[in-house]
Amino acid sequence: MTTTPLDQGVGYGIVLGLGFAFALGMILTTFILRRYNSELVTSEMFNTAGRTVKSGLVGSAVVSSWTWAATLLQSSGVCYRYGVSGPFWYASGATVQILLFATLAIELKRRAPNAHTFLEVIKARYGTVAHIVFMVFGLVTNILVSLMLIVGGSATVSALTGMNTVAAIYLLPVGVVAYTLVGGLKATILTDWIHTFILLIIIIIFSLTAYASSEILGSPSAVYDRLVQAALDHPVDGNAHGSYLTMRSSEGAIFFVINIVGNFGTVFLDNGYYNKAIAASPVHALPGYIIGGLSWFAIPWLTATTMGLSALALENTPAFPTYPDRMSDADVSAGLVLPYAAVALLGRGGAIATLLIVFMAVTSATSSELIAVSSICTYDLYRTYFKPDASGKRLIYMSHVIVCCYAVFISSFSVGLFYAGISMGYLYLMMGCIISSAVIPATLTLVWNGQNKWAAAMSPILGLAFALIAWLVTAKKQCGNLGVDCTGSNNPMLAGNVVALLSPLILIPIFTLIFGLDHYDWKSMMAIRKGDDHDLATTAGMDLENTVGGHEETAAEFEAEQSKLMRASKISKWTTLVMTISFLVLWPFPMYGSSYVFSKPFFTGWVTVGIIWIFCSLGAVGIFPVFEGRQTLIRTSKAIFNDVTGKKHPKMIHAENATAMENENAASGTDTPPKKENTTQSVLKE
Ligand SMILES: NC(N)=O
Repeated sequence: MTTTPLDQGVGYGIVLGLGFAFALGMILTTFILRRYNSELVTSEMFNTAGRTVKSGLVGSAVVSSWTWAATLLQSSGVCYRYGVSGPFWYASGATVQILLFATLAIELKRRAPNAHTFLEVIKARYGTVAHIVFMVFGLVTNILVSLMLIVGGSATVSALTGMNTVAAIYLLPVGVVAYTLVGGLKATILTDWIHTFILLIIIIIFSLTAYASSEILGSPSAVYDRLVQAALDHPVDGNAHGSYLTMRSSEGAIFFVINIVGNFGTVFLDNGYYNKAIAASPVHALPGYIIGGLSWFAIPWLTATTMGLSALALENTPAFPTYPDRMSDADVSAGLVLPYAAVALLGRGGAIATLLIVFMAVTSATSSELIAVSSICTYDLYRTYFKPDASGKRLIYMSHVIVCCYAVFISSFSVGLFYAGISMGYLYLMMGCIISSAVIPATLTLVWNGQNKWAAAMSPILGLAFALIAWLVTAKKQCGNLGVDCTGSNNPMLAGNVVALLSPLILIPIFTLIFGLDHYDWKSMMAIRKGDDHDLATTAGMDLENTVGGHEETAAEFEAEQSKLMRASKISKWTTLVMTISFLVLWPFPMYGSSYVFSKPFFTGWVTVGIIWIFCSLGAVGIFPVFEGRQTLIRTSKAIFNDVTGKKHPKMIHAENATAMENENAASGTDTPPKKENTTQSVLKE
């Protein structure tokens, strides 16, 4: 793009202006939550949101932290390369991990109810060596995801506004650091909701423009005709009849496998997802993750089916930024398909909308990564190895320092990658090679008492070594060199990813044969303790028992919680397995095997399902959280009114809150799903 559709000023305005607007909004929200809702930002609150978040907000938090720059940009890129199959491979190959993680989330809450991070659980079970190994894999996961966010986001901002890429790299995290520092995990969960809402609205605008109102496109039929022409002009190698309108795509299928492997790593090893499971109240973790996973599916699927196909349909029109050429491979890999399609579809408005969604995706996911890294470094590194008796105040201070240092580190690393020519697309394909050897050992830690500490600690390291060998040897054999183009191509990435994920299936039995079966009794995980926040509560003049998340659980409450989680555990295994098989096998493979090329009515139906699905997502993670939190919203609004008009002092409000929150917790259901009698009770209470 020689001239950019927007001025640099718009770029700075969105990156800095919106960042600070969110930061100010968060300062206000934190003030309101503390003054009217008894929510003090203690160390427990900063890192676990008080373990009281309900399913709608858990769902929107999952959607927003799982919606990366790549979710929008890379998915549109694979659509541009492979046609309609690309968005499906991207979406299904990254949805199932969230669904399956619901099962792991329940196991974590059941077996280690007071944990702050997954790594604490590893330490409690296996000791120091495995703890350090998983800490490194966890941090590398956070680093890879953060790099992808900043590298992909800055490329888009720069392509659309002409803003200097290095400036974009350093400025994108500024606002998010500010609001994360102010509010911790609760802040990120609340802003996640706002981000998700705006993002879904913009995706709906894009899809309705392309398939209903655009003058050049404007209907599935017009898009279909142009895709048929595109396949005649430049047929896709490895697709049935060279068509863009088929699920039979051999390169697409390779991407599918790489995508599945990498995303297992970035969910199962990203402490951010365990954070959200920990933040959820016991009854809300399973529905939260299922709502989140199912809602998220539509985001890459419909975004890419709209923008990737629009790019293919519009690239031979003068409105397309690269006209009369097709996009270069480097631009596709940098994530520029969506921005260019948006400019061709909607002009300046499309460019602004793209900046907004990319900004939303980058900041909300970055915020989740910041909290994840801060909780690992605070609890797993600092409190475990340097200051076991650290007070709540000290832990908060450390969390803040880490958030700032990590942001500077990621920005500087991203600048290095930018100059080395490593794009978001390259990182996306590579992530599984680097991290996924730890997925199976991590999962078995929570679901199998037989895995010994050597199997847990050594299989990720050896698996990583084997994956790197497989990746680089395949690249060398394929191209004779180890340049970025070759190592970033599908076959070497496929070899590295598959070896990384599956090698523990051989390594763990070998370590079990050598060192014997473990007979773990699950007790040390249960013994993990909460942080001591009495000093913070005393300083704030509040009773810790009366703050959200500060309540000390009684034995009876603990027993009740365990029985709910046991029930959720049984339900989650079957539900998530059936959904996974549906997304990975039942839906795509009959279409792949039959080499079906979409007819026009079928394509129209395909797009229509996508649009209906995104509206359901808007209902589930955009509107449902407001409905679910209506009592808190009403209570808080009344409290603000009473305070502002001088009718009631916040001290009186705090006392009333304690009773109101007890009632709300009881009414929000006590089982997953609520048992019949409890449902009746909650209805009676309401
Ligand atoms: N979160 C992903 N894989 O888009």
